[in-house]
Order: sequence, then C-alpha cells, then structure tokens
Amino acid sequence: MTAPTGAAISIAGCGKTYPDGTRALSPVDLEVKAGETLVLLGPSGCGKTTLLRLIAGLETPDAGGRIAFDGADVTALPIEKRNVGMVFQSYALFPNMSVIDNVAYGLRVRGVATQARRAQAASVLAMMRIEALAERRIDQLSGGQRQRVALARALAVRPRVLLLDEPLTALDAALREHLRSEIDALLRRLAITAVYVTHDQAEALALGDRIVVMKNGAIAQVGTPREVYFQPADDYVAGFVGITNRLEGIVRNGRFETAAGILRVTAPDRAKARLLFRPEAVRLVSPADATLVFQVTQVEFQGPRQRVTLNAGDGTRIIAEAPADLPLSAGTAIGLVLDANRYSLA
Ligand SMILES: Nc1ncnc2c1ncn2[C@@H]1O[C@H](COP(=O)(O)OP(=O)(O)OP(=O)(O)O)[C@@H](O)[C@H]1O
Repeated sequence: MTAPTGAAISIAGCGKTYPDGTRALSPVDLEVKAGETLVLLGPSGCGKTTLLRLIAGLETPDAGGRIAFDGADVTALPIEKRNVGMVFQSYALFPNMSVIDNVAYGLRVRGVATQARRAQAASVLAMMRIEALAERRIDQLSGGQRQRVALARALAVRPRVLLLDEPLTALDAALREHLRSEIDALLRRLAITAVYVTHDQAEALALGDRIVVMKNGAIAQVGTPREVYFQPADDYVAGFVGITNRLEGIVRNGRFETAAGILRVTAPDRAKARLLFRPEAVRLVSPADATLVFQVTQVEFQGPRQRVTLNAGDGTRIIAEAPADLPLSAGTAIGLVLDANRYSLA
C-alpha cells in the first residue's frame, strides 16, 4: 500500500509533441493537491492549454508520461472515463436547449433518470443563483449568464476534478472581476480540486492556492501567489507577474549607485548589481529629501492610488505607486526613496 500523498492529480514526466512536430510541452512533473485551485499562468502559446488537455484526457502525453488521479493511473483513460468537469472560454453549450437541459446533459449521458437529473441540475442552478433562468434557451442569455450555466453544467456531474480554460476571457472587465470572485467563493465552498488556465496575472493571484508560471512549454516557477509575487524565481516570472522595476548599478558602502542617482540599500559591496523592486515598494518625496530624483512623465489615476511613470535624465524609466492625494503631474520633479526590505539585488 502506498501512503496517501494528498495529491489528487499527479503528473509525472508529461510532455507533448503534436503530430506536426510542434513541441508544445517539455516533460513536466506536477502535483495538484486535493481541494486546491492550481492556476496555470503564462503568455499565449506557452503550453497551458496543452497541459490542461492532458489532465482532461483530451490529449495523450508523449511516451513515458504518466497521469494519476488519487493514485490511480489514468494515462490511458479517455476524458469520459476520468470524471472531470470542463469549462471553456467559448461556453460550448447547446444553443437551442434550455438552461436546465444543458446542465442536466452530462447526467443524461451517464444514464441518470429524468426526474433525478432534473432535481440535481436544479440544485446546481440554485447554488449558482441562476434558478430563475432554468427554462430559458442559451441564445437568450448574456455572456456572464452563459458562463454561469457552463460552470453549473461542469459541476452537475460532481466531477472529481474541475478544469477551467480561460473561462472569463470573453467577458467584459467588470463582469470578469465579479464572476472571478464568485468562482473563487464557489471553489472554496465546494473544496473541489481545480486546475484553472489563464494568461491574466490578476486572475491568477486572486484565484490560485498555487500558481504554475509557464514559459515556452516548461514550468518557470510553482508557488503560492505571494511566493511568485514577492520571490519570483527569475526575471521572467518577475516581469510576468506584476510590474518590476530594474536599475543597473553598483553597491558601495550601503548605497546602490546608478547613473541616475543613489539609493540606500542593505547589501554587501558588489561591482555589478541589478536592483529589482515593485511599484509599491517606493515612497515619492520632495526632491530635497532624496538622492535619486526623477521627472514625472505620466500619471494614471486609479481611484485609491495613482500609478506614476518616472524618467531620470539618462532615460531610466520607473513605475511607482503613490497615494491618490499626492499632487503630481507631468513635468514635476520628484524624489524616490526605497522601502527597507522591499527590493532585491541580483
Ligand atoms: N493540435 C495542435 N497541433 C499542433 N500544434 C499545436 C496544437 N495545439 C497547440 N499547438 C501549439 O502548441 C503550443 C502550445 O499551445 P497551447 O494551446 O498549449 O498554449 P497556451 O499557453 O494555452 O496558449 P493560448 O493561451 O494561446 O491558448 C503552441 O505553439 C501551439 O501553436
């Protein structure tokens, strides 16, 4: 008997080369824990969907790859034998069928009797708070309603794994955020094991228990949202998850010296250094109180905060965040102070 690992899905040495020779995924090892939401994050073409489709059973991995659900090998099982629920960007609903028939569809395929499947579908609709839409046709629904129906349909079969491929991408910004927090609450309440594909870092940070940052068909980092944000494994991750400012210079006597000026740092001397920090890791002060002075080139008011683009005389560009009430406008000279412990030196 093997000891339980707590891994609902384990992926070992799974790569994918498509028949036309495209190597979409290098062999990866990954575990998804029971009940967690794992987000696959990365730019277009990095292999997120391919990895999701391997988990779903819509693709088979290259020779040697193995996928297990709760310790049982499913590598050779097609999607209909894996008990996964899937939600796509494009809804993939039946447009002429009613909402409740769409939601009950998977149960029908599994041979559940009419009464029972309608009752089960109705309870999922109630859970998603769309019971009032039960008899509507799909083509009479808004995008947000359709995506709720798609989610309800995926959940109706009580899948052991829920797989979501960019489910919010087709929706407008406000609805996307609203549905994102609904999905977050739902996944937590159901404690379902979920794998969620997105290229949107805000979505990944908000929804993921852990995030897998992908690059060119490989894994660049796996970590909690806080880990990938505050301790990015490399420049690629730092640049993809949030904004990272970079300054080149040297460290001498507790000072980082760059062409544009000087910042205080706690670090040993080094002849070649790169200072990395987030926009929120700085304070903007009067030029008289700083040893690094920039010119404001752009101010973007964001409600509670403002995002400020700064330029030094030598062309160095920095993005900083500042409280909304700090008077700033293009052309203002402003000093920059770095918060202690909120930067890294490479
Ligand atoms: N059926 C296929 N045949 C050949 N190449 C494919 C196939 N499906 C995907 N690819 C290629 O494999 C690579 C990874 O694609 P994949 O869809 O996994 O990326 P992705 O990160 O999900 O991107 P996107 O966000 O654009 O969907 C890409 O280069 C893509 O063109």
